[in-house]
Amino acid sequence: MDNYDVIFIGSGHAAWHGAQTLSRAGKKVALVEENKVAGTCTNFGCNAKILLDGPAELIHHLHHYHGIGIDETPNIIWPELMAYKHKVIDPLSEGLAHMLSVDGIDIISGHAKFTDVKTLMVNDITYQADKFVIATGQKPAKLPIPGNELLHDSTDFLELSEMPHSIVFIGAGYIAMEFASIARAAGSEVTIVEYSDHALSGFDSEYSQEVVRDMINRGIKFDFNQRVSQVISTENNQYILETAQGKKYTTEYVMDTTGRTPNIENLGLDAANVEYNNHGVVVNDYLQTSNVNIYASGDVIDKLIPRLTPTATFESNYIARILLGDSNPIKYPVVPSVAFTLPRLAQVGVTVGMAKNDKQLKIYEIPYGKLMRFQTLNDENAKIKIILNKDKRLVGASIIGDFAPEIINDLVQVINHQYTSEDIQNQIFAFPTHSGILLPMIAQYLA
Ligand SMILES: Cc1cc2nc3c(=O)[nH]c(=O)nc-3n(C[C@H](O)[C@H](O)[C@H](O)COP(=O)(O)OP(=O)(O)OC[C@H]3O[C@@H](n4cnc5c(N)ncnc54)[C@H](O)[C@@H]3O)c2cc1C
Ligand SMILES: NC(=O)c1ccc[n+]([C@@H]2O[C@H](COP(=O)([O-])OP(=O)(O)OC[C@H]3O[C@@H](n4cnc5c(N)ncnc54)[C@H](O)[C@@H]3O)[C@@H](O)[C@H]2O)c1
Repeated sequence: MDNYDVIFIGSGHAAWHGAQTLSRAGKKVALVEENKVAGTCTNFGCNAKILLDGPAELIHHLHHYHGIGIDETPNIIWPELMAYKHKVIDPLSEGLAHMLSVDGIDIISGHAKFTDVKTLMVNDITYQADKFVIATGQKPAKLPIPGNELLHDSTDFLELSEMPHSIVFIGAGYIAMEFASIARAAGSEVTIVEYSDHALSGFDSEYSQEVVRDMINRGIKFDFNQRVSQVISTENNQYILETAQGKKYTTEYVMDTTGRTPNIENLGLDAANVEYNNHGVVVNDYLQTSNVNIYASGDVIDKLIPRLTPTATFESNYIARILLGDSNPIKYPVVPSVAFTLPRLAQVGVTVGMAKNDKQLKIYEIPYGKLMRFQTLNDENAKIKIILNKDKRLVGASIIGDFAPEIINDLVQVINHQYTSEDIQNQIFAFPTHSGILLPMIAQYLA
């Protein structure tokens, strides 16, 4: 039986950052991975998605210049783009595995399962460790409806060798809204069927409605308040979706984008005395489970903060510090969220919805796209809502606009360091740039 100081189950961002720190500090560390090393974000999520989104984003920018300098927009050649995706993304897993082995970390391939409170079994071999970290992430949810075996998930989409002529997305969350934008730009007829009355529920409702309007203008169809009840296949390789409300859609491809569920099945959590529920593994303020020697990190945790790559990385780094002797409970800074739709949505800190119910907080809107058309690639509808507390410090922001993902990171700093107007005015920013213009504008509202 092999013995380690720490074994991580999973090899995504929730695992490998902490594993590296621990190994470099002299600990004997292993990662167990049943799929590709590096996890969802690298292989089947963020990286592949943003690569495939690149040409769609470019075409979106070009559209702003139709009739004022640009005549035709180019077409996406999907098979070429997919070949490029494979060239760039496929080697990343092996690259990370190599980097980890250079650091002295053992990678154990196979499905890990606890057999008791201190033993893990992988491929019939048992391993023990002083501490374990469960970092098994999530997997796509499967709608419990007849015909669900015909539905595709985000991993399938990111492997599509040809773009289907038509796609129906079930759900209007992150994945549907981002992938629908890509699919439409690549020429597919896209419909989004959602059972609530709105898209992207975590974001400012006014701004997410604007994104929906923009997507409708680009030819994407939306149907809200529809619960898909079954999917059947036809003889000519088409699919028919039916909703409980009586609507029918015929399409070439169907995506189930109704959320993700934690990978907690067949992990032996009961044998290990680890408490869990439908939302994931239960942890305390030290990311420790009900078994004091077992921690959990990343998407698999039952948590309220967003399940994102940066939060998984933060938790992994935190656990490494704890295992090296730190004794402080985890303290999350504000977490930015971005929907890579076209246009983009971003938000950080207190939301507009929360601010509307708190008399101490004030919301100001700056239509910066109109004020700086020379700089925003003519994205004239770009806007920001800033939320200030009673001391006139920034506590939250929501942005709609093509450059929202970059701008939001600057605002993370303004919030975390509680910048005053003077703190911003005492700095020199490059010009003409988004932050260089927007930060001084925001400074005018601060104390
Ligand atoms: C399509 C898509 C797009 C996304 N885009 C973004 C984005 O733009 N920005 C962002 O911040 N986040 C994004 N996310 C979310 C992000 O990918 C996750 O938050 C992040 O990957 C979580 O990391 P993790 O290490 O907790 O889990 P994962 O990366 O899922 O890693 C868990 C690993 O554990 C392995 N595993 C599971 N069970 C076992 C077992 N029993 N034994 C051995 N191995 C096991 C899995 O194979 C997997 O490799 C996206 C997600 C998806 C699906
Ligand atoms: N940019 C990013 O950071 C990013 C991108 C992609 C994914 N992610 C991560 O992946 C997670 C999963 O993304 P997702 O888009 O699958 O889930 P989601 O939770 O964002 O959205 C799911 C949507 O499906 C709808 N829905 C649920 N059941 C339905 C039904 N029966 N019929 C019709 N609609 C239904 C929900 O109302 C919701 O709007 C996200 O929560 C996030 O953590 C993040």
